[in-house]
Amino acid sequence: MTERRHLISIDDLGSDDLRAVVERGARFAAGAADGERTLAGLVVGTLFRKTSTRTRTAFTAGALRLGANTIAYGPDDLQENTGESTEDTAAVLSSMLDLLVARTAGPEAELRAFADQKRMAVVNAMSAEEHPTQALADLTTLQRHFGRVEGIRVLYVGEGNNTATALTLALSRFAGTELHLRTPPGYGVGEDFLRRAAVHGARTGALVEQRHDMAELPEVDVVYTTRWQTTGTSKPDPDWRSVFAPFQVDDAVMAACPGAVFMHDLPAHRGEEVTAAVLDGPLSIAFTQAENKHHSARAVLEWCAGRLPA
Ligand SMILES: NC(=O)NCCC[C@H](N)C(=O)O
Repeated sequence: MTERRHLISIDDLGSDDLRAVVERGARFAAGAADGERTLAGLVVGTLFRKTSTRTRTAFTAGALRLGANTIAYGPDDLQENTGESTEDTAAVLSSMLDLLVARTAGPEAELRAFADQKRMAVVNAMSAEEHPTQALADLTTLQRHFGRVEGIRVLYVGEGNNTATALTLALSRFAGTELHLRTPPGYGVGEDFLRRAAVHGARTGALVEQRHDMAELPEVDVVYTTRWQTTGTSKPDPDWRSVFAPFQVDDAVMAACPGAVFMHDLPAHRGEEVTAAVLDGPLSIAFTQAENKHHSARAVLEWCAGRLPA
């Protein structure tokens, strides 16, 4: 039996695997692997407890295009809702499915419980801690746009959410990259992720730094932002909007970063984290980035299934 591989965190990918998944995603994007049915005969379950447009569609369409069949579970479908344990659910699903793509948007521990077996691969389609498949699509976007990931400099503006943590772990694995996090005070990327990125950076020469203001913006290739309301979270501070307001990406931020393109994990809220002029303007590659989720998802599914072509 083929051993399946789980993708719960970017750190689950070895360096060669990470590079291979990014390059395969870029090949799909270029149309160079169209028609390949590498997942023929497999069944992929998708469990989305929270809303999803891009990730759900990318993985479902990706699985179908590669020849797999899919089963979709919504937030109310599994007997976990009536009290069945995650362990029992995992034991049953893993005896029938080859892969499970799951957006719990809750603590990663639940995904790890699903992944406590080797028959069914588990893909983290966004947990509270990390959004690894977003970061892989982002790396594929950099690879497509710049022809490389190495040496790319990113200014990330906004909440240090699951998208930011995954990007932090992912970029720091590539030589000479820079990630400048500008997060509102109280909403930063946690120390644990910064420490893990620093360990990668000591080996790759990547730089990750975080500040909580918008002064002295660095020279970068990409300005990246994310929505202000992270899935499944609420902000206890009633005045949080005034804390976030200085972190809006507008024409002035883009002008302070000459030559940079604009990226966004979407969904976007024009007038909050980004102005319409930037999101819909000539420097934005946000919708190509969204399309890349489909290309990258196919590479992720292949890697998890042990079917990524050599
Ligand atoms: N690209 C996406 O997966 N977008 C949906 C989630 C965005 C954001 N990281 C969130 O947690 O709400």
